[in-house]
Amino acid sequence: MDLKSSHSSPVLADPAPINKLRLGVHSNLLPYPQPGPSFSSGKYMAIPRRKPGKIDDVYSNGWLDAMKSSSPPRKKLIKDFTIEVAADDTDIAYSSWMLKYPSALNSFEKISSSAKNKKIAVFLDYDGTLSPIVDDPDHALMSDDMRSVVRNVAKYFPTAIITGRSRDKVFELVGLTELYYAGSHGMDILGPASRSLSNGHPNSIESTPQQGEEVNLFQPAKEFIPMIDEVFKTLIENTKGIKGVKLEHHKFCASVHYRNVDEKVRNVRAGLLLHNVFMMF
Ligand SMILES: O=P(O)(O)OC[C@H]1O[C@H](O[C@H]2O[C@H](CO)[C@@H](O)[C@H](O)[C@H]2O)[C@H](O)[C@@H](O)[C@@H]1O
Repeated sequence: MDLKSSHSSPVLADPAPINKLRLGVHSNLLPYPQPGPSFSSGKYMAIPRRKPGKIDDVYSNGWLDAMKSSSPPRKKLIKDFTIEVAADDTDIAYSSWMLKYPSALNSFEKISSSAKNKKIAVFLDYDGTLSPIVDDPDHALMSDDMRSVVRNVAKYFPTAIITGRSRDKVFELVGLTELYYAGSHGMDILGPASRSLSNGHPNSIESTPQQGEEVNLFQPAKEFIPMIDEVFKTLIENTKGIKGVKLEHHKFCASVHYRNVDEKVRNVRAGLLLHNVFMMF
């Protein structure tokens, strides 16, 4: 493949160090008021809530299976002794997972030949792609080697990180100013001022010279922030007492971590919890 580093990729134009002001932290996203409609926090409360479901629904609608299959199997450790056990089982499980989700690296030729003469943009996930999967999401760190690979890729192609994490958190972890960052599964996108992300969507902010900020922020689901806050409170209430559960509020979405919950408890409670919270909102 012919690589030219002089691509006109829409990289962030502002060489200034990224800080909280630029990247945005919750309501203090920018130093000026955000355009677009504002929504009273009471508005979404008027939506009638549906009744919580039954455990059978969780199994019949396949949510539990979907949650399981979207996570690669992890190695089990006996924590007290820090000994790896069931390594064979883990390897077998991993191989069969790989059969279902084959690596793109094994099809590199095919991919590169079909990309010929096409504009290429690179979209990268963070967890499990740029960083290893670990038990504590706060410890999912990217290596310096990986960081320099991503920095290099961004010299050739417009490169974005799209993640379920919050945008500010993933920037904190990656720290490269030359990328696009799409947090909350794409509901919170930071891009360069030079390129419109939104086609004039009312929930987008594009800087002007007067405002002096070279950012382009697209938050198409801004009106749901109060609802997500409410969902998060409900999750806190509903997970109280489940040992090992960890919650993360990403502004436009929330995560319930059940990785460290005892498997038996998880099978019964995790699916039901999600089902109930979904049904309420
Ligand atoms: O879209 P992604 O970037 O893949 O984000 C999905 C979730 O990633 C993080 O959780 C995952 O990684 C953790 C750290 O390795 C691991 O402990 C957890 O079990 C994984 O689900 C992140 O913490 C979540 O908020 C994201 O939803």
